Amino acid sequence: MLFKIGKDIGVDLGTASVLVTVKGKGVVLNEPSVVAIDSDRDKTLAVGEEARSMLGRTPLNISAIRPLREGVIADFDITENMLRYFIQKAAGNSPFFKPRVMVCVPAGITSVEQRAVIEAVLNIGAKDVFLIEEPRAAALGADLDIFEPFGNMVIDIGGGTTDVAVISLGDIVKKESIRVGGDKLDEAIVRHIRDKHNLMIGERSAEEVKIQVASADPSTRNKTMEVRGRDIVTGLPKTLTVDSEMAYEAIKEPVNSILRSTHMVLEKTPPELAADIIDKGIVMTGGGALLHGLDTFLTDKLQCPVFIAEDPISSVVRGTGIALEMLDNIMDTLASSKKPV
Ligand SMILES: Nc1ncnc2c1ncn2[C@@H]1O[C@H](COP(=O)(O)OP(=O)(O)OP(=O)(O)O)[C@@H](O)[C@H]1O
Repeated sequence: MLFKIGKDIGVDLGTASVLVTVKGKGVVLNEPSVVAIDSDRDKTLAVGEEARSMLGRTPLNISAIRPLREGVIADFDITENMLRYFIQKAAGNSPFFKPRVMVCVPAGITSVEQRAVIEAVLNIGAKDVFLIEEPRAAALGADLDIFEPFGNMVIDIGGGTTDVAVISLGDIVKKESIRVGGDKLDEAIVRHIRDKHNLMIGERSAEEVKIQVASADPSTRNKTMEVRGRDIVTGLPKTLTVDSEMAYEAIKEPVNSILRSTHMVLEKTPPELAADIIDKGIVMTGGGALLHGLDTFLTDKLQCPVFIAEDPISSVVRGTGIALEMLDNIMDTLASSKKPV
C-alpha cells in the first residue's frame, strides 16, 4: 500500500487515541483507538469515533476492540488495519511515493514491542519507520527547550502508560515508565463501585466519573453524578449517586503509583539537573494530566511546582511534528527500521 505524499508523517499511536501529523500541514487526524469487528464475517465494520460509540453496546457477533493496551500493541492485525485506515485517511494514497513515518512509543517499551510497531508500519507501506519516546516528544510539544544543558522534567500520563523523564541536551537522562494511566483509573472506579456498592458499571461510565467528579485532591472538589449499571445481587438495572470523595477512594492507589514513579526519577536525578527542575517546575502532558487536582496534589507531595502543559492531549503529537522537522539531524538517536532494535 503506497501513499500520495512523500512527506514525513508522525503518529501518536496511543492506547486511547491516535493522532496523525503531516510535515508542513500539522495535525490532520485525532480519533479514538477503537475498531469494530464482525466476528461472523471476519470483517472490520468501523474504525475510530464510529467504533467507539459501539463500545459495550455491541450484539454478540460484533466486538468493539481497543487493539492497544498499556501503551503497546495487544492485537497486531487489528492495530495494523487501524493504522492503515488512519494513515490513508490522513494522507491519501498513490502508487508513487512512500513516506517516512515517525511513531511515538512509551519510554519503557521492550525491543519485541518496538519491532511490532516498526513491522506494522512497514507493512502499511512506509519507506522507513522511526520511533521516538513519548516523554521526548511530549517535552518538545510542551515547548521545553530540551537541547540546552538544562534539566527539564516531564510527566506524560496517557490512557495506558505514564512516562516520567528528565531530559537535557536533547536526550533522556533518567526515566520511569509504568503501565498505569487513565485506563487504570477507570478500572479502579469500576472495581470500587462493584465491590462497595454491588453495582457493575461500564468503562465509559467510569471514565465519565473520573472526568466529571473525581479529584486527586478531594478537598478541592465537591461534585456528584448519577451512574447507571446492573445490580450484581438482583441482576436488575440500578442508579447510584457517586461523589468526589467516593471517586477519590477509588482512584487513590493508581494516583499514588504516578506519585511514586515521579519521586523515583527525582531521587535518581543528578543534583544540578534537580536544581534546574525545582527552579522551573515539572510539566505534565497527556490526557491524564487533566485529572482534577493532580497538579496541586503532586506540587504538594513533591515540594516542586507541577504545571499542566497548554493543550496536554496534543503535546505528544505536536512534539512529533517538531521532531519530524529535524528528523535528518536526530535520526541517529532514534530506534528505527534502518538499524536492528
Ligand atoms: N479531564 C480529564 N480528566 C481526567 N482524565 C482525562 C481527562 N481528559 C482525558 N482524560 C484521560 O486521558 C486519557 C487519554 O490520554 P491520551 O490521549 O494522552 O492517551 P494516549 O496517548 O492514547 O495513551 P498512551 O500514551 O498511554 O498510549 C484517557 O484515559 C482519558 O480518560
